[in-house]
Amino acid sequence: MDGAIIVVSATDGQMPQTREHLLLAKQVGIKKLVVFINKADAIDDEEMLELVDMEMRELLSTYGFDGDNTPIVSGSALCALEGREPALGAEAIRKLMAAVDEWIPTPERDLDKPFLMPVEDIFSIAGRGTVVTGRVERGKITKGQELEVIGFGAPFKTTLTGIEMFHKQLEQGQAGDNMGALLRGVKRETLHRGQVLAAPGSIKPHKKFMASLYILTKDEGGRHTPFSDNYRPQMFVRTCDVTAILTHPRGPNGEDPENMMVMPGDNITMQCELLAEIAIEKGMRFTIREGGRTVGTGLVTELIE
Ligand SMILES: Nc1nc2c(ncn2[C@@H]2O[C@H](COP(=O)(O)OP(=O)(O)OP(=O)(O)O)[C@@H](O)[C@H]2O)c(=O)[nH]1
Repeated sequence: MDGAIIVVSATDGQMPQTREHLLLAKQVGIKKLVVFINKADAIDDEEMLELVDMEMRELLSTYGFDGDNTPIVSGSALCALEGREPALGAEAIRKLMAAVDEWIPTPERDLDKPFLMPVEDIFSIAGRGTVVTGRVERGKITKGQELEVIGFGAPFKTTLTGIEMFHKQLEQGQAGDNMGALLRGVKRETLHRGQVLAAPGSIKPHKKFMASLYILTKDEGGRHTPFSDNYRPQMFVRTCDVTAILTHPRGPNGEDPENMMVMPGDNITMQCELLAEIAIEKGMRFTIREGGRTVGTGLVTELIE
């Protein structure tokens, strides 16, 4: 992700998920954010806006963003949607987008690295074959080139027979593009959201690795209670969602670690074992979630299997 807009309500101000999102934004490498204070139509006291503005600047700084200079735009999404009160509605949204253009730098694309695209969605198109859609993470690809499909089962090769973007047929796709990739002779059933299409041999599937984790606090929207060894949350990485089993590293003779409890707010290194193999690299960042809430963020530090 290259940048983000964080939305807070003028009536409520920051919420636990505001902290959670700032933390996640930092964690996925976002450097600059723009703030939108929504529902400005629902308050009568201008001071409310100033208060939310001030609190947001403070919170941004707490999470390592530039709280003093981050653009904060207030307005009303509802007014914009319903075409009323243009100063709060449509004009505020234009101001917001202008702030995004100005403040968030145009991302540098990784064009020189081997091609990789996470699979978001899969379609069967009668008479043409199977198309997968996704956003190219890095590299370039030309129609006719060979690709490897990695994750959820044994990797296999196929040929890219077509590229489509915004209903146009193209010869080449590159990092940052959202594209549909037509794959030769691949059955829909063998494809799965969370797999990646990659230049053959450039990335391998893994299911066991060491990770450095940060466990969110209750105030960041995380767990209220500790968890113990063998904890099984869902791991989210790229477009993939897979169950992970988190265990503590054992001693040199396989002995149990002393303290099995992991508290909200802890930074800790644990072993992660996934129920399915997926494309993983050292240095990759991911999140872990449980019952619809983010409970932690992690970084792959070492591949094991
Ligand atoms: N008055 C007012 N209400 C708004 C505005 N924007 C959204 N709402 C209302 O706020 C409610 C929540 O909107 P959602 O689009 O569900 O927002 P959300 O961020 O998904 O909400 P959460 O589930 O709380 O995260 C709805 O009833 C909207 O109509 C606004 O600009 N002004």
